[in-house]
Amino acid sequence: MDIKINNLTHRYKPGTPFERLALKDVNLSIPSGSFLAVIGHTGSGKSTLIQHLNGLLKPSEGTIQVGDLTIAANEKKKQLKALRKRVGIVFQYPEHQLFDETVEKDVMFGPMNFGQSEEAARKTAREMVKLVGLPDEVLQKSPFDLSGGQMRRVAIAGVLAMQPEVLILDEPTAGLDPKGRKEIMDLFRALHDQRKTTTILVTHSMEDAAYYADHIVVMDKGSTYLEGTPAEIFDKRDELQAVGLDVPETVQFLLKWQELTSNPMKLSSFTIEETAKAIAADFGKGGSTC
Ligand SMILES: Nc1ncnc2c1ncn2[C@@H]1O[C@H](COP(=O)(O)OP(=O)(O)OP(=O)(O)O)[C@@H](O)[C@H]1O
Repeated sequence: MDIKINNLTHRYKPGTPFERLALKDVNLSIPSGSFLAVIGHTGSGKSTLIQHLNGLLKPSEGTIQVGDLTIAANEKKKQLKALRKRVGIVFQYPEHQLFDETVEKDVMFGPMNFGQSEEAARKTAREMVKLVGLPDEVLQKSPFDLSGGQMRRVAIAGVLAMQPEVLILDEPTAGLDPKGRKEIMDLFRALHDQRKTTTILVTHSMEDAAYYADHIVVMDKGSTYLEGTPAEIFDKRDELQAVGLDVPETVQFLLKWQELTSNPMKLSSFTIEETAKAIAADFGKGGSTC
C-alpha cells in the first residue's frame, strides 16, 4: 500500500502561548513493500510524523494518503478508524499497553474490536503468538507472568493480529538487551520479507537503520533533511554530523564490506562475529580457488 505525505505541517497547541511547530511542509513517498528507517536528532519530528500515519495526530495543513484513503485536517472519525485498521504501530515499551487477564484475550482484543468473531479471533491469536516465536502454553497465562522479552512479543502479536498492511515501529527494541534486540528486529525483517508489509522504523540506532532498512529519511527541525539508501546516507558523514548524528565505525565497516563484495545480505551490528566469520569464509573460499 503506497503512502504519500503531501505538504504536511503540524502545530501542537495551536493558538496558545505554547504553540509549537513540529513538522513543516514535509513531502515523502513511501512505496508499498518498502522498509524505511526514519532517523534524526531528538525533537526532530520523527514521532510526530509517524503518528499522522495511523490517525493519532491530524495534519494542521497538508494530507496523508495511505492507499486510497486520504486524511486531511478535520478528518472524520470513520476515516481515522479505517486508517488504524490498515496501519499498526508498535510503540516504545508496547508491553505497557497489555491489560487482559490472559495472553489469548489480549491478542484477541484488537481483531474482535474490528469485527472478527470470537472463534476467528481465537484462531488469529494462536497464529500470531506462534509467529512471534512464543509457545502455545503462554496463551492461557497472564501476560504479567511473562518475562520482559516475552511480554514485548505478546504486545507485538496484538498489533500483528490486526493484520496491518503498514507496520510502524517506534523504537521497538527500547530497553531490550542486544540478543533480544536482534531477535525482535530479525522478526520484523522476516515479516517484511515474507509478507511484503510496508515497514517504517523510527530509530536512534544507526546500525538498525543501516542493516534492516532499504531506504532512510533523516529528519531535522521538523523537515526531511536527507533521503536515500543506507549506503548513500551514511556516506554523508559531514551532513549527518551537522545535525548531530554520527556514523558508527561498525556501520562504515559493514557498508564497505557489502560494497566490496556486492553482498546484499543484511548484516547486523549484533552479529559482528558472524560477519567476521563470513569474511573469513570468503577469504577461505578465495584461498582455495587461487
Ligand atoms: N504533545 C506535545 N506538545 C507540544 N509539543 C510537542 C508535543 N510532542 C512533541 N512536541 C514537540 O514537537 C517537536 C518534535 O517532537 P517529536 O517527539 O516528534 O520528535 P522526535 O524526533 O520523535 O524526538 P525523540 O527522538 O526524542 O522521540 C519537539 O520540539 C517536541 O518538543
